[in-house]
This record gives sequence, structure tokens and C-alpha cells, in this order.
Amino acid sequence: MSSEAVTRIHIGGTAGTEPYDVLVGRQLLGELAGLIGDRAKRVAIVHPEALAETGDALRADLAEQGYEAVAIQVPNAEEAKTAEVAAYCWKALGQSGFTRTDVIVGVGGGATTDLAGFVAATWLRGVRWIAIPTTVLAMVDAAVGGKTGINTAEGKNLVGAFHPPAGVLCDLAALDSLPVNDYVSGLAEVIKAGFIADPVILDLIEADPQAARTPAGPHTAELIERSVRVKAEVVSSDLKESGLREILNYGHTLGHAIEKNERYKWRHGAAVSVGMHFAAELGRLAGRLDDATADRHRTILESVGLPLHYRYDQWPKLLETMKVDKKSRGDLLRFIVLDGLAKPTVLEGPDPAVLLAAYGEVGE
Ligand SMILES: NC(=O)c1ccc[n+]([C@@H]2O[C@H](COP(=O)([O-])OP(=O)(O)OC[C@H]3O[C@@H](n4cnc5c(N)ncnc54)[C@H](O)[C@@H]3O)[C@@H](O)[C@H]2O)c1
Ligand SMILES: O=C(O)C(=O)C[C@@H](O)[C@H](O)[C@H](O)COP(=O)(O)O
Ligand SMILES: [Zn+2]
Repeated sequence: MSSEAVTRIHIGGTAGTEPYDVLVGRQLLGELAGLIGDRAKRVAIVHPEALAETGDALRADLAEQGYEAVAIQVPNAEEAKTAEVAAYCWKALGQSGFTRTDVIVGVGGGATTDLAGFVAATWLRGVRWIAIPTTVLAMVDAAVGGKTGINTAEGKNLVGAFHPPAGVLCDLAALDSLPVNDYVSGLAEVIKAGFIADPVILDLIEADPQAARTPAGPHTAELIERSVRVKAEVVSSDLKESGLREILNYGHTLGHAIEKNERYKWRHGAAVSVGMHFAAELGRLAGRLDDATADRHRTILESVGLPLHYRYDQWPKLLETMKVDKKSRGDLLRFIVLDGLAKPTVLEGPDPAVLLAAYGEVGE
């Protein structure tokens, strides 16, 4: 797979939604006007503070092409995923006379694309939107699949909608300006895709974990493409998470509880890394997962610099939060665990003693 070629990954339309493509490559902005289409008069570019220049350059470019283009700057990271910031975006759309044929473009990391997609889902009960993800995590996961949303004080992504984009442009050049911690955070979702479906991803990272930490690594494009393909296959058959899609939540039950406990100051990928370590120990202690695959979680996550541990004394609070995870049904706690490499399954109502023992491996 060449890092210079443009790869097109198709996402099938399900549940009455339109199909779309995820493009991975470089210099993809020429594709944007075609995705916006000629029915749109106005385009709103939602971007984080960190990408102020990119947002303004896009606005100027689209204005030159004849659109009424407005840039909406939102805070960096999770601070953008709030009801207040969504209301700020609605106000900007209202003031620019945004109609049902107009288009929102979300440019940024997963927090920005989650917000932009949510604003698109809710404005006039749904307008088209396009994702231009600029982090590893947003390229491989957040911008693909149509889950959009915001956080509340009570939990992660508690308010949202399934609203797929009209297209996703993953321009690898964007990754050059990403701080290393944010780059590595995205590797958690890449590694997740490896454990649940595509172990070649794990082999590529293990071959040179240091190289995997930078966009200049030899396998960057392949790691991103393979991870997108895993997500594409799942969301093409189960957009609304009625079954199969739950496997994409591997490591997220504890991960989301940690994010809430840290008031959303931790990066999502870091929390998911600890969550995958926990899920591996849970799988092992529940008699599902072999020791070698469970141990492999520790070694690969640690090798790229992702965290494995969290505060032991926080367990009671984390457990309370996990009880209202979106996968829970009534009082039944449900976790994604592995029956083996690339064999994800659901573990329902685990024995509380097993849960505590698994956390015993994670807590410090
Ligand atoms: N919708 C989904 O299916 C889905 C899937 C996975 C994760 N998510 C969500 O994605 C979010 C995490 O996304 P993330 O890891 O991309 O973090 P992020 O969006 O918080 O971005 C991390 C930081 O990098 C900055 N940034 C983004 N692109 C940059 C670039 N190219 N150069 C320099 N700085 C840049 C951002 O402004 C931010 O400060 C979480 O809210 C998570 O819940 C959603
Ligand atoms: O796309 C999905 O489905 C996922 O679960 C992917 C996750 O990586 C992502 O963090 C997602 O936002 C979690 O969804 P949630 O429904 O648990 O909030
Ligand atoms: Zn995630």
C-alpha cells in the first residue's frame, strides 16, 4: 500500500441513510466542492482553536468558489463537546440563514467532528455534513460511522444522534502538526481495531513501536486504512448499534468512566487504553481469553507509550458510572471481551468479584 496513493473505502448506507466514501491520502481538498454539491449556497466550517488558520484558509477557498462560507471556531478537545458550544454553533447557523440544502464541514479531531456532526444532525432536524478529520483517532474512528454527540456532566456522549457524513477526507498531511501525545492517543483505537478484527495491525505496530508513534513511520497509511476498513465493515451492516457495532466499544466501558471521572481532561485514547487493559484482564479472569493474548495488550499498549493503569481507590465511582453505560440493559452490566484474538463477544452480568479482581490488575 503506497502512502501517496488515494484509497477510497466505501461505507454502505443502512437504516435509510446514504452510502459514502472515506478517502485516505494527501491533497484531498479538491474533493470537497464535489461533496458539498451545487444545491448548497452556504457552508459552515466548524474547527477548533488549534486549527484557526486551516479553518480560515478553507473559508477563503470556499468563498472564492462562490459559497457564502462562515468559519465557526470552537474550543479545543472535549471543551467543544458541550450543550453550550452546540448552542453557539446553532446561533451562528441561524445568523447566517442556514437552510436545509446548506452544508456543515467539521475539520479537526474527534471532539470537533462529533460536535459538528451533532450540530448537523440537530439543525433543522438534519442537514448534510462532511468530515475532514485531522487526528489519527478521528480518521480511523470518530469521523466514520455517523455517531455524533456531546458529553454531559453525567457521562460521555450521553446526548447525540446517528447522522452519517456525506463524505470523509483523511488528509495524512494534517498529522504532521499533531502533538505526539495526541498522535499516540489515536493509536489506542488503531490497536482496538487490531484486537477485535485485524491482527495484522498489531504485527505492524509490534515490528517497530517507535516508528508507529509518528506520522513519518513506514506503516502510517496502512495502519489508518486497515483501521478504517474494520470500522467500515461494522457500521455498514449495523449503523444504529443493534448488535455487531457494540464490538467497537471494546475498552470503552471503563474508558468512558475514567473520562467522566477526570472531567474530560484525559484524552479519549488514553482512557480507552486503560479500558482495554481492563477488558483483557476481565476476559482472562472470566475464562474466555488466553494468557498470551491478554498479555499482548499490556506489551503493545505500553510499547507505544499508552497508559495501562488508573487510581485503585476510584473503583466504586467507576463502577457506578459503568452501570449507566449505553450497553447496559436495566441493571445488567455488559462488556465487550475477547474469546480469542479477533473474536469479540459480549460478557453479560459478570460476577462482581471477577470485576474487582480485573480492576486489581489495572488499579495502582
Ligand atoms: N463518533 C465516534 O464514533 C467516535 C469514535 C472515537 C472517538 N470519538 C470521540 O473523539 C474524541 C477524541 O478525538 P481526538 O483524539 O481526535 O481528540 P481531539 O478532537 O480532542 O483533538 C486533540 C487535540 O488536537 C487538536 N488538533 C486536532 N487536529 C490537529 C492537528 N492536525 N494539528 C494540531 N492540533 C490538532 C485539537 O484541537 C485538540 O486540542 C472524543 O470525544 C471521543 O469520544 C468519537
Ligand atoms: O463507533 C462506535 O460504535 C464506537 O463505539 C467507537 C468508539 O471508539 C467511540 O468512542 C464511540 O464514540 C463510543 O460510542 P458510545 O456510544 O459508547 O458513546
Ligand atoms: Zn473510542
